[in-house]
Amino acid sequence: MKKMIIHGGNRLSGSVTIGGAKNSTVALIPAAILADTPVKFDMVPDILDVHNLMLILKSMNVHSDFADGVLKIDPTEIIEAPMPSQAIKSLRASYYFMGALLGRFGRATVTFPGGDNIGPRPIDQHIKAFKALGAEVVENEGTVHITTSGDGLHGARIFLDLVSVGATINTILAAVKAQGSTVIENAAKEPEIIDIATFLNNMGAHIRGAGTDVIRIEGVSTLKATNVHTIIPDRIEAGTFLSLAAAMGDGIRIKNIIPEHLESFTAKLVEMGVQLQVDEDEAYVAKSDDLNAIQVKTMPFPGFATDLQQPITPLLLKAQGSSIIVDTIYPQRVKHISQLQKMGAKVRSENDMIIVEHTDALTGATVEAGEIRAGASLMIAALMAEGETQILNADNILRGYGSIVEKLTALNADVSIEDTAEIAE
Ligand SMILES: CC(=O)N[C@H]1[C@@H](OP(=O)(O)OP(=O)(O)OC[C@H]2O[C@@H](n3ccc(=O)[nH]c3=O)[C@H](O)[C@@H]2O)O[C@H](CO)[C@@H](O)[C@@H]1O
Ligand SMILES: C=C(OP(=O)(O)O)C(=O)O
Repeated sequence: MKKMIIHGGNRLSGSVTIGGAKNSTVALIPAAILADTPVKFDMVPDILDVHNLMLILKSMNVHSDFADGVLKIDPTEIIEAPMPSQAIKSLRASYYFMGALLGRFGRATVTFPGGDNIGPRPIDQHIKAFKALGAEVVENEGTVHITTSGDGLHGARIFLDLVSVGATINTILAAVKAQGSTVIENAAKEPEIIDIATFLNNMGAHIRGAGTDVIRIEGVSTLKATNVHTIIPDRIEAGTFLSLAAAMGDGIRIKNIIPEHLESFTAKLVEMGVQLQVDEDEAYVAKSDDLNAIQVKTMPFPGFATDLQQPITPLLLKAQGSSIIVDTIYPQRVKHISQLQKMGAKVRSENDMIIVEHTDALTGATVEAGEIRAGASLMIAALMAEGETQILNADNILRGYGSIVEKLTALNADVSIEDTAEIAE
């Protein structure tokens, strides 16, 4: 276990370069096992989720090698084998091995995934899609067994009951090598879905409509990588740094962004009065004062991302008046509230609403990162606070923020990470 130690109050300036998107990467790695050749990804973030996925690959005799942002995966000698349950439980995206193994072998046995504890996270829509494609699915003591008989998977028309990133990607992974045509209706439209479809299409898949709510897939028999796939920039990491820059920056440039992926977020910053200039692939945030309170409602893409409601909360403390956040995706995603209160933040959760009042000053405290974006929220608050903050369970931050100490230090923050293994035991 790790803890992050921050001495807050430093004004920050300089530039930061955003890494590849966590939520693309964690789907691309399982997707790689569908290939009949080695594959190579570029702009891979150095985050814990990647290392845990590499452990899972190893258990299947899939060799992977990660250095300088390049991840090579060789699935050509893959075998069916039990997967390490600790690694599976350490992240959400291990559920993508259900779709990927099903696509590769016509069967899969995968323990229920872990990931952030942000309220109920059922996978009924994933299972509904696998069944529609002809699979039989049995859940037994936390493990999902998926099998096919006869000719294996066949194309189907699937209407997802709700918009789900995971169910959309898992259906694509299972359907890409199935016989015939699959249509996914009410599909999620997140940019990461387009990234996965691009990777698969470049290997010979026929996926059309990714990024819209109807995705059409014609099954193919083989997938072969011929080029390096460069992962899109992480819009959630970018939003986290935008929020930090608006709260504590004296001029911060955020490089390697796709502005169109951040529009719902930057629109809110502008509404607050943040001094923001957005260019082709970077944004500049000047020192921002006199901020207005706003209302935020999280929605599937292109709406305001649930993963950014916690990172924007410390910035809202600086606004005059009361801001309100309603998280329609995860109403129980409030792990940061009690911890921010320990630092003196006037924030509370009431009737599925988060109410953020203007707070003159925050003070350092010992707090706990209950999940990744709660951790990001506490990290920003700690950089705003006077004195020392210790963020326990910082592993949750490292799940999704690559080279975070280096990136913050380069902006003049006083931050370090320490091992707390002995204390935890
Ligand atoms: C690895 C990854 O990409 N994680 C992201 C993904 O998670 P994840 O893919 O798990 O989230 P979903 O888009 O599936 O969830 C959206 C909503 O649908 C519900 N639901 C989902 C599936 C299902 O079978 N049944 C069901 O009821 C969920 O409880 C949630 O309320 O999208 C979330 C919503 O943008 C983000 O917060 C996560 O960062
Ligand atoms: C909820 C998140 O991640 P995961 O789905 O991987 O738990 C997140 O990235 O904010």
